[in-house]
Amino acid sequence: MAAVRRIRSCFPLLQPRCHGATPATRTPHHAAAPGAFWPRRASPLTSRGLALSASRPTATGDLPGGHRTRVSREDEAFMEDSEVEELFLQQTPALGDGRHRVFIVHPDVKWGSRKQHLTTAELMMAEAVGLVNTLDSWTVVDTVILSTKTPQKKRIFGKGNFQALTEKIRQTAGITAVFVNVERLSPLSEREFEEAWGVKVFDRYSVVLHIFRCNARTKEAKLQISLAEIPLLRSRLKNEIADLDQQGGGSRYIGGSGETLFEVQQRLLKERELKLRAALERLRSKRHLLRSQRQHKEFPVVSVLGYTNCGKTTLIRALTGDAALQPRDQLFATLDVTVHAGLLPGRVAVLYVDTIGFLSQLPHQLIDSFSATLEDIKHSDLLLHVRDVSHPETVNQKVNVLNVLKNLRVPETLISSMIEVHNKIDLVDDYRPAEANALAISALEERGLQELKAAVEDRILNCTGKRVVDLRVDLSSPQLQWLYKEAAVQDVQVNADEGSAVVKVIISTAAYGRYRKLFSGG
Ligand SMILES: Nc1nc2c(ncn2[C@@H]2O[C@H](COP(=O)(O)OP(=O)(O)OP(=O)(O)O)[C@@H](O)[C@H]2O)c(=O)[nH]1
Ligand SMILES: [Mg+2]
Repeated sequence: MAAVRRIRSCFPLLQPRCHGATPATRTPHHAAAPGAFWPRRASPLTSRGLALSASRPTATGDLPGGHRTRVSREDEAFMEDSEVEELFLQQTPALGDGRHRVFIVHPDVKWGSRKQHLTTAELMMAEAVGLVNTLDSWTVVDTVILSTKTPQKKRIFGKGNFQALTEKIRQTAGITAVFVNVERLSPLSEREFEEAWGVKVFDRYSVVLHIFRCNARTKEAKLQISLAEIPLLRSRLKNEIADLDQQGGGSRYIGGSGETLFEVQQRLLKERELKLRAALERLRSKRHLLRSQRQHKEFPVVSVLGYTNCGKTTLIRALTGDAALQPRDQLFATLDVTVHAGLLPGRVAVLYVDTIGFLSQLPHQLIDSFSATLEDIKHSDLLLHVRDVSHPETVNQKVNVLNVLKNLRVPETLISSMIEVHNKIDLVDDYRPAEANALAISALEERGLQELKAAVEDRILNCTGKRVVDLRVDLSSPQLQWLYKEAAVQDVQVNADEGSAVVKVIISTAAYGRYRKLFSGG
């Protein structure tokens, strides 16, 4: 019984309920962590970085003709909202009561496949600090970079290093957690470290998941996070059972079920995982929003993507004037894919899709839990790749984003027509893009936006098969009215004497065909 009580206290599956992290207000991380992000190696696991998105798209915005789009949130219950909410709260991984004073250790791999080639240990540490500072109830107490020459072996640190590190951690007053800046710790290492250091131990996976957890708002985000937490729960289960085994309890059969406690918990986890996957699948099968919007209304879709905190949301707000968008100086502020309507100079209406930011070096389970929602990117007409050019790791961030897109198998035509947008130029003196085709802007100060809109329009016309034509219309016929309805009228030159006008329009090939059939007998 003691054994069962103990596992209940640590492991949530059999618990009736415990409280999850409450959404936090965050402090700016960028100032605290200059040079936050780093480049990644190109292994399939990490080079994908993170491109996560977490909810069904919703669309708001004003469109020509006074239409205001708002995509209905139709019933998506497979798991009831309340059930998802309860599971989300109940499943909170053991990150403590939400407050942490963190000691960060960065293992600096000197050689082997895990060596980081495009960055420095200091920048990688800066990103780790940035991640912790994103959580407003977490503070960094101290940091240490330790060289390690044994990356392939089970142990992350050599014996001497580990002893010195353990001494330092134990001597540092008031810490409640150690963040080992690796993608994922094995259950064994986690257990060994926690025993040696006497505090909670986190890896990148658990820290990033915690950030997501704090930012999750929608049902889909919560389901995806709950799914991504399953591997963490599995690791913890292994450690709990190892503890119990030491006391002679974990492998005993319980009740008359013929299952050990470990097996029961494993089964419950598997069942939960399947249920979460099924619920997510159901949500996703209903997610045809972008596609149907585009197909039915012919609004071109422009997906705005880039590394986390580069200014995607700020840019879309500036382009559309949608005040509902809330840019924030924090990592993963946007966890929900949203769609916002905007007008281009030629009065072409487009839908801008705000996406979750990318981050590299995250374990594949985390990416897999979320990446299906990025499928929408592939169905865009145009991609805008926003870069924070004031960031010291901007080049590596670009490499990372391109790797993500490659791994997502985004069509080559979309990649080649992608516009690279160099943002935050207000923070760089006399900024000039090194890339010939890049556009320099400041989303915050609304600089360079007209050029950007013109470039977007240009590409959209190209890729959607629209054309700009001058048409002579008879003002006594419904031609002009028809054009206003079916095309984007840019200019009208009236010839009152002749009762006609020359109208400049942007028109799709299909609409042009209909026009000719209706009015030119063609
Ligand atoms: N100085 C400056 N700051 C900017 C600019 N654009 C965005 N920011 C700031 O950068 C921070 C992040 O902006 P967001 O628009 O939330 O960035 P994001 O890419 O949507 O971030 P995530 O959703 O977290 O991936 C905010 O504090 C913005 O005010 C810019 O042009 N200049
Ligand atoms: Mg955002």
